[in-house]
Amino acid sequence: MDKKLVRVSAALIVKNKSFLAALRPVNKKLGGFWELPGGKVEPNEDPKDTCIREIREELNCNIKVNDKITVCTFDYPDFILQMDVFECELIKDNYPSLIEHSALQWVNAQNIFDFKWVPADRDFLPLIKEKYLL
Ligand SMILES: Nc1nc2c([nH]c(=O)n2[C@@H]2O[C@H](COP(=O)(O)OP(=O)(O)OP(=O)(O)O)[C@@H](O)[C@H]2O)c(=O)[nH]1
Repeated sequence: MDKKLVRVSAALIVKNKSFLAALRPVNKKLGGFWELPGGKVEPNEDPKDTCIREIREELNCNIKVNDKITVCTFDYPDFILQMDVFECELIKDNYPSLIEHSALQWVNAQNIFDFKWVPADRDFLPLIKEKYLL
């Protein structure tokens, strides 16, 4: 049987040559791995709106969504991920809160490869480092 295609939108929230990473809780799939905040695109939803909605739900803050950085496709054992990654910025006076994740961390060029990233994200981190952190 064909694997299910799961469409996800992820937010690269950039500030001062760093971006925000979130730690998946241990009780979830890929628990203990770091990811970009975001989540599944709902039927008929614009992927940019998914980012805005998910960041409100997960971090209780408002973002502006800018350009799409990349589309990441990854073959997980139980599904195929297709994830749009958008460059985003925090709207003035918005600060991320820890709601659904176990930790949040600003990532920079020095520490980016110290994190245990979810497998799909490892493919595009060098691009992000080059374009946003240097
Ligand atoms: N948000 C996010 N999800 C990612 C990234 N990389 C990656 O492989 N994923 C995968 O894409 C899916 C995102 O959907 P989700 O955030 O609604 O998933 P979840 O497991 O937290 O929620 P669920 O319990 O409702 O399935 C997860 O399977 C997650 O592992 C990433 O950088 N950000």
